[in-house]
Parts: sequence; C-alpha cells; structure tokens
Amino acid sequence: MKRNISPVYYGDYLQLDKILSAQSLQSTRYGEPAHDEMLFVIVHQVYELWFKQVLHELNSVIDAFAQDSIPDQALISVVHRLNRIIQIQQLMNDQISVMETMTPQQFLAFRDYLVPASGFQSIQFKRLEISLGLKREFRIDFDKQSFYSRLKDADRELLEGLEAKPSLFDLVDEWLARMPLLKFNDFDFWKYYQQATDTMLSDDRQTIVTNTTLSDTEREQELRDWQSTRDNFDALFMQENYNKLREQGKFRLSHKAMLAALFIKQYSEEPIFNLPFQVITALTEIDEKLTIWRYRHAMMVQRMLGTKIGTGGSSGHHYLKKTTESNRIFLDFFNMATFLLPKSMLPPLPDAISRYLGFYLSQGKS
Ligand code: HEM
Ligand SMILES: N[C@@H](CC(=O)c1ccccc1NC=O)C(=O)O
Repeated sequence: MKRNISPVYYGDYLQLDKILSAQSLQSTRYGEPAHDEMLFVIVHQVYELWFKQVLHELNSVIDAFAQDSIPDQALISVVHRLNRIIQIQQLMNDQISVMETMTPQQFLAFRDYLVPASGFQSIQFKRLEISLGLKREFRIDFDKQSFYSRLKDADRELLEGLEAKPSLFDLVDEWLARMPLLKFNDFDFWKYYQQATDTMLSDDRQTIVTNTTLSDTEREQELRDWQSTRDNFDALFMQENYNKLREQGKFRLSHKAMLAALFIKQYSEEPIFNLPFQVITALTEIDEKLTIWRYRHAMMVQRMLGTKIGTGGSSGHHYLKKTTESNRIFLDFFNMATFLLPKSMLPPLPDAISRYLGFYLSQGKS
C-alpha cells in the first residue's frame, strides 16, 4: 500500500463541516426552537448513515450472487458481510430507545411543522426493502400507492428501476435451485425422507387424538392444523401441489430451492453444507431483525401518537403493525422448521455420498 503524501486532518477527512452544519430545525422557522427536535433530526440522520452502510454491504452480496458461479471464497465474504449487516441492525433496533427518551408532548411541540414528510419518503429504507426482495404486490394497499404519489419523480424512477432488477431473494432462490446435491445415482433421498416424516406426523396425530385435556372444539382445531401441516408435507414431495400452494402465497421459494435449503439445514454439519447453512442462517437473522425493527418502530409510534393518523397520511400505528407480518422476505426459512427431522430420524447417507460430502484431508492418527 502506498503512503499518503499530504497530511490528513481529522475534520477534513470526515467532512465534519458538512455533517455538523446539516441540522436545521423546522421549529426555528416558526418560533422558538423546540429543544427535542435536535434529537429527532440527529437520530434520523444516524439511521440514514447506517442505511447507507447496510446498502453498501448488501449490494456487494447481491453482486456476488449475480455471478454465474459462486466459489466458496466468495461465500465466506458473503457470510462475513451479512453478519456485519446483522450487527448494524442490532444497533438500529437498540437506537429506538434513544428516540423514546422524547415524550409525546415534546414531540407535539414540533410535529405539525413536519407535514407531509414521513419515513415513507426514506428512499434508502425502500431501497433496502426492495433489494432484499419485497415485491410491490406484497405491500399493503396504502403502501402500494405511496410509491406513486408521495415521492419526487427522480426518487420514484430510481425505486422502479430497482424493482425491475433481481433482488437478493431472487438470486438466493436461483443459487439454491442450482445446487447439484439432490441427485445421487440410485439413492432416493426424498423417498426415505417421506417415510420418516410420515412416522413423525402419525405420532403427532396420535398425540392429538389421545390428549384427554383437549375439549372437542380444541381437538377439532388441532386436527385441522395437523391436516394443513400434512398438506404442506405432501406438497414438499409433489411439485404440482407445491406450486399450487405457492400461488396461494403459502410458499415463496421455488420448489427446487426449498428442497435444497431443507437438505442444507438437515445436514448443516457436513463440511460442504456448512457455508450455505451460514448464508441461510444469516438471511433468517436479517429478516428477524428487520421485523423486530418494524415492530419496535410501530410500538414507538403508538406511544407517541396513540391512534392519530401519520403525517404521511397512513393510519399510523395500525398500518405499521400490519407491515411487520406482511413485509416478511425470508419467511420460508422460518417455516421450514416444520419439515425438519431430528438427527436420529434422518436417512443415513450411503457411504459413497458421505465420503463425497466429507473433507478427507484429515487422515486421523495411525
Ligand atoms: C417520534 C418518532 C417517530 C414517529 C412518531 C414516527 C411515525 C411514523 C409513522 C406514523 C409512519 C407511517 C407513515 C405516516 O403515515 O406518517 C412512519 C413510517 C416510517 N418511519 Fe417513522 N416515526 C418515528 C421515527 C422514525 C425513525 C427514527 C425512523 C428511522 C429512519 C423512522 C423511519 C420510518 C420509515 C422507514 C417509515 C416507513 C415504513 C414503511 O413504509 O413500512 N421513523 N413513521
Ligand atoms: N410520521 C410521523 C412524523 C415522523 O416521524 C417523521 C417526519 C418527518 C421525517 C421523518 C419522520 N420519521 C419517521 O416517520 C408522524 O406522523 O408524526
């Protein structure tokens, strides 16, 4: 690495003149400055800086998955960057409590000056959602319209351009579906898996039927839930059924990707599956942390505004709470746990396959 020729000065390097003179308060334009508006502005600016860093990491991960093939070295750096995103998300979730040191009344001192701005117009947040894989058709109605009506033309065009590109979800789906692990000459893994899961489900049904503490209505409900789990299992082994449920929105991953992810989760301790397993785990964590952020933000809004409508025109708390469930992206990675078997019930892999999966570099002591 080359050494710098001219000396660097801390404040110049970080362009603090720009950052530290960028807190102009709306309240000063209309009267006495509201003391707490400074906190409100700075907290938002800090969020936007972290969004920038998260997008920087996320875009490099998207680039890696967009390549024709992804070598293990690239996956190592993908996992590293995804884990960095997770740590930043933790910070962003914790930061809600700093905002919550402002009381509702302190907020009301300057809230009216903010209309009609709101977090809806955070382009970086929307970029984050879209790049991860939130499709417009999944958004709730109010939010679908906000795309058209509440943004400046240039911002709207930028987001629409991004919606037309493959998201991280799309690329991960393709990557999983391409995995060559599912065909092993004469060993039909899924047939064995189906038998094992049949046993597990029959045991579950028996438990419901013989549970004397359940009322008739409770038992009927549990049996209905059991049947729905049974249907999901059947779909797993029959592509046509799977695709039907997928059209109804029960699954989002493609059938092939779902099977690959399940295989990876079941055999996560096999060395060649471990990195893909870490990718799946990190994406699950990112979805969970984003959902927690949405929930904490919605709670903060309830605390600040009760049931008042938002400055952006939504119903406020009610709208935000709904998005915590409807805007999930990697939900399949959570629900997949339904299909997991305990290690003791797993089909033993034939010798040739385990040898293929293992790293036979270590020879053991002789
Ligand atoms: C006093 C604190 C806050 C209140 C009362 C509040 C309130 C709201 C409300 C009511 C909405 C719905 C849009 C509307 O109709 O106005 C909203 C959306 C949003 N807010 Fe906040 N907010 C607060 C702080 C923050 C902070 C610190 C951030 C961090 C960047 C943020 C980011 C967002 C984002 C990204 C949305 C859009 C969410 C979506 O469309 O799913 N908000 N906020
Ligand atoms: N939507 C909020 C106002 C608000 O929080 C806000 C306003 C301008 C810029 C960012 C905001 N933060 C998040 O929505 C409200 O209805 O009070």
